[in-house]
Amino acid sequence: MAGLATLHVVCLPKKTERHHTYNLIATEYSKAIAKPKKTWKRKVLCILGVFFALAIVALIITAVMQNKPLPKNIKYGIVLDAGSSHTSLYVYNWPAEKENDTGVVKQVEECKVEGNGISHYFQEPVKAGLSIDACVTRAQQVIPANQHKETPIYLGATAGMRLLRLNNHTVADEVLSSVENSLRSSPFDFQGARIITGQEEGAYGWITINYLLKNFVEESSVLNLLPSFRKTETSGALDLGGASTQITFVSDEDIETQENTLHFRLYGKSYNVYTHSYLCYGKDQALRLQLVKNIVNTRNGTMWDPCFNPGYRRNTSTSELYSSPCVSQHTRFTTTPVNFEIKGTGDYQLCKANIQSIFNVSYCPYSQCSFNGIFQPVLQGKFGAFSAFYFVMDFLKVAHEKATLEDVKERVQSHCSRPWDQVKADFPKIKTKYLSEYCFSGVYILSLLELGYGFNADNWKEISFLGKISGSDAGWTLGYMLNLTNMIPAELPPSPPLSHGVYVGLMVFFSVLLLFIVLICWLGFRKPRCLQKGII
Ligand SMILES: O=P(O)(O)OP(=O)(O)OP(=O)(O)OC[C@H]1O[C@@H](n2cnc3c(O)ncnc32)[C@H](O)[C@@H]1O
Ligand SMILES: [Ca+2]
Repeated sequence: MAGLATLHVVCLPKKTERHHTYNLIATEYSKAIAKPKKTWKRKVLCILGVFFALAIVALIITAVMQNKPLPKNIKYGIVLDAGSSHTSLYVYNWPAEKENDTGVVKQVEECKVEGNGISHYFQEPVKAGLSIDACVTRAQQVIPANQHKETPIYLGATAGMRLLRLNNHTVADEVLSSVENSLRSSPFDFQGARIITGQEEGAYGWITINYLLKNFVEESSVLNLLPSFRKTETSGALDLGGASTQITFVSDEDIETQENTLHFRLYGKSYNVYTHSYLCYGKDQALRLQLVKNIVNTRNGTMWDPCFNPGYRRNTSTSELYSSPCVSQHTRFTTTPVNFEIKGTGDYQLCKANIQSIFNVSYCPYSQCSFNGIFQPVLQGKFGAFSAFYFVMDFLKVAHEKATLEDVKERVQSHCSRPWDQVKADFPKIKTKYLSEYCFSGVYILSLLELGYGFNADNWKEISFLGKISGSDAGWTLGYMLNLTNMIPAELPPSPPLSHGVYVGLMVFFSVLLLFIVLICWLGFRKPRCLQKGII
């Protein structure tokens, strides 16, 4: 009782009045201590206050504990991208209980297979299977052993194998059987090895980047309950491989060709998507087409090529050049194999002219075309450009948003004119094949995007060059796995309107607010003792 009584506030008089009132205060104070009145009321109020504070603390603890995310049960999946130039194995993982959410699947490992793509093993198909073994072993180290059996493993082969199949169907099947045998003998759950179509390649690339950019469903937030706040824009996908290139984007226009049309229903929304895959217009096959065009510039065993840096030289042969189905019979300059040396001249304008000659823009059987008589609707929205689009722009240091089309042209032109010895000295660690081709690739990318697809100085800013998105490579593999494991639902799964973080945050905020209001009320309604006693 004495303890409670001593808590009373004593109002001090103003400085000038102090000497008149000191005795009075002393008297009142001693009275207050000596005879506390109505202390039972204050006691009850205080006990209630303590209970109230405890209740709020309990409320916060309950909110945090009860709504705590469950311990994660991690699932794994493996996809091998058997590209024309190389094979990569990707390991993905995701929390099992969230598998229908967007953006939860993450790439945890990329293993690059030593050597060339599987189609290069056409003379010894058995070696194709052996080539991927080291990466499959790597996946066994990354994924916990008790989950190997339930981890699906897929292999998708792209344009290199499409070309091999065009050349020799039987050999292509043998190469596929070889990689299939290798994957079957792994401890993982083998789900198939097949050549995917260009249409699938474009579609899965588009799904991958939009999934990783979280463009399909917005993070749950109170604002998303209002339709005007829901992000609906997707990003188009531009993929430049070694043997084919894909363009895929949502179009509001009528898509005039069935083979270029895709309809998706993802997370409760419908998408009308245009896609096209240009076989032979990947970077390596396009270089081959350029060399074939340039063969007329061969004198005394030397081909002077404007798309290589001055001083660059490399030996090759007509049989090597003509070994692809991309080089049609009638464009063959000679049938007898001839060895010759390529020597670079680094002439941007001549290189551009050579490259532009491989795009036929004079013929279009539809209302509008890209090139080679292929229908393409008007470009729409933003685009993510990956694979060689990114490798090349990143090397030329123009992959950032601020670079204009003019900046890129200047950078490519200046790179092409640099002597090969200087280029080599500046980048000793980059593979000679990649380094020697940046001039050609830069000019080719500009021609493909400008002359081929119709980008210009205005809409260039809509293109983002993407290597990885949130740690996962931009490419078709993730979209492929998401589709085959049914991880993208057609309809939006029911979920609480607020995420765990937002929920706990709001609980804490309102509890503290409530506590604050009660405190203010208590302080406001409580009469200071000095007033009760009429001191001032
Ligand atoms: O899709 P397909 O056509 O089957 O081919 P791919 O899958 O093998 O093609 P990539 O995207 O891996 O590579 C595209 C091209 O970029 C080249 N490339 C790969 N890595 C590179 C790098 O770091 N710098 C420059 N070029 C690179 C590669 O040799 C190819 O010519
Ligand atoms: Ca590829």
